Amino acid sequence: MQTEQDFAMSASVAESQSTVWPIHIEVRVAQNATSRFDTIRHAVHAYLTSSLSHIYLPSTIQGWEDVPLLASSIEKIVAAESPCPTASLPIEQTALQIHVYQPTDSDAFEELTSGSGRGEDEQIMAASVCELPSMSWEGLWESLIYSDDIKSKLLDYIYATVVFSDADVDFNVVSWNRVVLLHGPPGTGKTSLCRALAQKLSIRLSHRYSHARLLEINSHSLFSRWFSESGKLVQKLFSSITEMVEDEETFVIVLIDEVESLTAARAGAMAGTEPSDALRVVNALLTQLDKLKHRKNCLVMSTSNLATAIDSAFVDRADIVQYVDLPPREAIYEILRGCLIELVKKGIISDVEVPSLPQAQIFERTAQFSNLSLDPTVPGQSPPSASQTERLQSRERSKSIALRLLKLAQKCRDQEMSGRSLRRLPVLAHARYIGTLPSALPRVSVRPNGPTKSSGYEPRSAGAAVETWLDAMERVVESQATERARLHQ
Ligand SMILES: Nc1ncnc2c1ncn2[C@@H]1O[C@H](COP(=O)(O)OP(=O)(O)OP(=O)(O)O)[C@@H](O)[C@H]1O
Repeated sequence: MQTEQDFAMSASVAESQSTVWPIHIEVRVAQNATSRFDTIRHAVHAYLTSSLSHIYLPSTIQGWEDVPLLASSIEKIVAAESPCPTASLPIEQTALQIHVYQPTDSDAFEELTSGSGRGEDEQIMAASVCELPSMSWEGLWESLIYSDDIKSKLLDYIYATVVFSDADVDFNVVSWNRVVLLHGPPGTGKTSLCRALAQKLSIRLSHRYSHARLLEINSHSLFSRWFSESGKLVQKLFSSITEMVEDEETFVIVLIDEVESLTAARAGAMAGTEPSDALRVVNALLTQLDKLKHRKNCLVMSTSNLATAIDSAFVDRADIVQYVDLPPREAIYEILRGCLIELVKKGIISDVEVPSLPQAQIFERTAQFSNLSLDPTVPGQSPPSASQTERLQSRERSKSIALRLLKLAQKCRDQEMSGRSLRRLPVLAHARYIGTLPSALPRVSVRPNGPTKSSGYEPRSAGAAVETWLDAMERVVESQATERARLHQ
């Protein structure tokens, strides 16, 4: 007999089978491509709907290289995250939203200067501006790993504001400020997340905004050495931003890093302990933010290591105040795995399969029960073939790599390492324990027309074994723990 639970489950399966899910497909066009974006979009749609039975989420789509138009124009096709609860979807249950973009090259940064008000010649570098999407921020979004769903939370917030703006919701009744504040310990990826989100938005909103720009404010430079001028500097900077936002075809993301340095002072000033210049800066900033909130094509993102020091009037303006924590063990595993894959790709570590996190977790769960023997000979049965033995050995090796990497991740977690500290471990491990091995000495590669000019390390034809790398990483983490303990003595 079917229980109520069975009915509920079959109803939800039936529902999920009939639902059509929006899937974002991001198509990166090559720098030298000449085809129109519309033509590429149609060709990608035709390819996906005719060649794929399912789409895996998220995934990099392969196989389009055989279609001449796509091969000549495209560098990468990615099926991005989706609200869909399953990891794969039949193609007929997808509503493909194809975003075609061509990133600008990495040097497309420009400086925004602001006069100090003390003569024509004194210009202060108040912000840097970057055209989006930019090659510099490619892959950044995917490389950032958090335990709670911070990334989709931020994307969903932007989509909600777009929906409300489109519906012309009365701002006097329902209002929002287009300000986001990310706070948390140093090196947890706050600035990177802002840049990655800016890049994502420039791709996802490209059908509405033909241009996008990321403007990074240099908070410290806004304090003029001329007493009382800082408030004016903020105003001047924001009038440049307003000019930029005037162009309704451009989406502008303003990033204020270390926002506490701009907004910390008001409470102190009120208490009579801070110079009034700081008070002017906070007031100028708040006034300018209030003006910007009416612009549909603007988003202000701010970061801080010291949220308690931020003026409460600023915090109150933030629609989202998000704490960004140190990475948990699972996120650390993914970060270290990403580092290892990169080193394998570049030939520093010899080719090896690095298990994904779910695979590693399965190995971990089964480790205590499994008695996988490398010699599975059962009396009375013929011995395993060479290929069976090879498969078993390779599985054993993957398991051992996964378990060691998980253990390493736990050690890093125990030491409360930030993402920044984690990303530098491989270079320290190499410098201390691998680079010194005789086989890792720099060498000059010889090509048919003589030695190349290269003076640095060349990727070794057979990189270090992954086990050597794991040894080195474990030793580095150990030595970091000792150093930290000394620091806190
Ligand atoms: N959760 C994470 N996942 C992946 N990489 C991370 C993570 N956190 C930090 N990183 C890496 O650490 C480095 C530093 O990140 P970032 O400068 O964005 O941190 P931050 O929080 O802004 O630091 P600070 O507060 O000191 O300015 C970057 O290379 C980033 O990729």
